[in-house]
Amino acid sequence: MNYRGYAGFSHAQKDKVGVLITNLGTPDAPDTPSLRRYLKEFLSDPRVVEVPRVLWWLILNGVILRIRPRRSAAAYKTVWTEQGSPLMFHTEAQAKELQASLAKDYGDDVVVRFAMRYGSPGMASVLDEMLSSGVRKLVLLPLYPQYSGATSGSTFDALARDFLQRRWLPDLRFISHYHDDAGYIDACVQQIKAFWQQHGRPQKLIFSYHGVPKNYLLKGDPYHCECHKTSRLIAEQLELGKDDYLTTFQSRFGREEWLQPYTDETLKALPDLGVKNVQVFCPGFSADCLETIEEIGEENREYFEQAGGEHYAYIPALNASEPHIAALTALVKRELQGWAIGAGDEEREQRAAARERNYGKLTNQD
Ligand SMILES: C=CC1=C(C)c2cc3[nH]c(cc4nc(cc5[nH]c(cc1n2)c(C)c5CCC(=O)O)C(CCC(=O)O)=C4C)c(C)c3C=C
Ligand SMILES: [Fe+2]
Ligand SMILES: [Fe+2]
Repeated sequence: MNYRGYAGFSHAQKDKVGVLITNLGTPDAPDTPSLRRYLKEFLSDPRVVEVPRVLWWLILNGVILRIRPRRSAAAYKTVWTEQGSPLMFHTEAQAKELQASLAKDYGDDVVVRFAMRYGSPGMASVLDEMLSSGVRKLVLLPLYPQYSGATSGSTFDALARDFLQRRWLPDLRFISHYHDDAGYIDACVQQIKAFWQQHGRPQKLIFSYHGVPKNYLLKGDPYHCECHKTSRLIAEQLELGKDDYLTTFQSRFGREEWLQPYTDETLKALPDLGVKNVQVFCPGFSADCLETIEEIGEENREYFEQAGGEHYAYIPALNASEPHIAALTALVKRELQGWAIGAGDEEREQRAAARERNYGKLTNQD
């Protein structure tokens, strides 16, 4: 086995702490070939679709990848901007702001990078750049507040797969979830309150999360419970009563049952129950993307209005807002505790020079 090392390593290289934030990934362009590539990688992940491999290969290649790329490309075109995919530019901004925020305490001892689980920039190439430039301690922070095997679990898989081929592994911390973190809850609360100041309060606030097959819950995935806990904690801070909010699940895929209640069915039913004024917030999406801008902002608005709803609003995701970056900064700083950062730089430089001078000699190395 040829394990990969770091070419050009020098003892004088300064040890760094790396923070790798990740999100799901997005196509390179809103066109059919890019969507086919992206969906093929994403939907081939057994963590995402738990169907026996041979059967799934046939369905994916024989049916889904023939139909869905064109349909999804049309949807992506409606959200694409001059800066590209929203998921990409928000994640990039989050990395930049988190870097600036951590630099206040750690200077250039801590480097922040972002990668995507599927598509580019891929985790392997970003990890390579980080580790080659001296990152010896790594914090992996997938930007999924609620843990699911399909998302956070799969992100860890990608890291582990990369590490299997490496010679020199860094110390590692993995932030697998932060659904009940006080800073994250506070960022959600601030986002909602700021929206209310401009637009007023709704009759009902809907917390809509990306769904997963119900079977994942039955097999022990904590995602469903974590979503409900996030909703409850936000609602408590906003002093909402039991009837003032709902937790629903969106973005169903395929024919099997997913977590219920479904967001679209709920929005179609609410006007008949006398609820004509709703706002939707998506706590599980750390950045706006196709699923929030198009599905919640457009498609579900139509369902609600066609069913007799009168006021519908989507409250934007946390994106690179100041409270969100403050929450992520606090999360990372908590993980960094116990790691000596930037300690003994001068001494290290002197010893490093001596070590390289004395390599192989009959003398103790220090
Ligand atoms: C097929 C099964 C899918 C599972 C399970 C799933 C879980 C899941 N996804 C997110 C977050 C995002 N998903 C996004 C897009 C998206 N998701 C699926 C399918 C599953 N997701 C598809 C096929 C797509 C692509 C779009 C489409 O063709 O409809 C996105 C948006 C990406 C973007 O580029 O904007 C996000 C974010 C979570 C959090 C989750 C489970 C908890
Ligand atoms: Fe998804
Ligand atoms: Fe539950």
